[in-house]
Amino acid sequence: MSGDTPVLRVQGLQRRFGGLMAVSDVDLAVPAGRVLGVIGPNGAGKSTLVNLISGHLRPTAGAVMIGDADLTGARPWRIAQAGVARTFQIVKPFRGLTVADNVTVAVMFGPARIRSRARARREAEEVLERVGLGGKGELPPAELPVADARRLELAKALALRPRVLLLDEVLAGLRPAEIDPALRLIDELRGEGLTLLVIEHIIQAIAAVSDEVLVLHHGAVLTQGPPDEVLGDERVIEAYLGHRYTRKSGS
Ligand SMILES: Nc1ncnc2c1ncn2[C@@H]1O[C@H](COP(=O)(O)OP(=O)(O)OP(=O)(O)O)[C@@H](O)[C@H]1O
Repeated sequence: MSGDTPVLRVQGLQRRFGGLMAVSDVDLAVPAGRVLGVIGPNGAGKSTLVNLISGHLRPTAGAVMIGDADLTGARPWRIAQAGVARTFQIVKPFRGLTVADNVTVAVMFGPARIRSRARARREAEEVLERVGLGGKGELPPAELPVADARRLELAKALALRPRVLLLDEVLAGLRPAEIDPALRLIDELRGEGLTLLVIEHIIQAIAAVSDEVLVLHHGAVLTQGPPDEVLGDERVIEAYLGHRYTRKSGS
């Protein structure tokens, strides 16, 4: 991905939990309108990496840059103000609000600061339609099945009108037929110039949407490069895939 100025840049990023190095000396750079897929076995440090970028965890060492701004160790709201939005693996809607109100609040109090409730509501409805939750705005989030709860997470993140979007397993729980529209949406967002970091266990999905794939293993970068190259790498197969990945067989 070299050649373009990165919108998201991480240098020497490290996070220790007691004696455990959860993220160790990670470097990455994602230019505008590109998708970096992040894969790795359970416990490899993927969510910790996202938490460090979004400010939900402070790094032990290293730097997080958004454009020209050094946001290392900044609070989550400041990082959101800089245009970074994220989803959480464990969904966190406001339980007392409807689905549409959850997204409206994000529009009104996010960096866009749209103060007109009516306008914010319209924008929320557009976002809900976009993620496949059209017509479900009046439901309480607790009534949503898992896949829809993840769509709501994505809607709340998009409502912040981010320039960097961090997706932590948004495809988990989707049925096979629901995965393609979700991938198309990621591709659309990419086409609109959004910079994305996508954590995903579904290898076909990662291969389909990513410009580059980064493999984390025991907190460190095992390898990084174009999807076909990375997914065919013997070390990745051994550490993570357990078998040879081929697009054709979909294995
Ligand atoms: N707050 C914490 N305190 C202590 N250890 C933690 C904390 N958060 C994560 N860890 C540990 O750090 C390591 C990396 O965890 P992380 O959740 O980032 O992995 P992951 O790659 O996202 O895994 P998964 O695919 O299962 O979500 C794990 O060993 C985990 O137990």
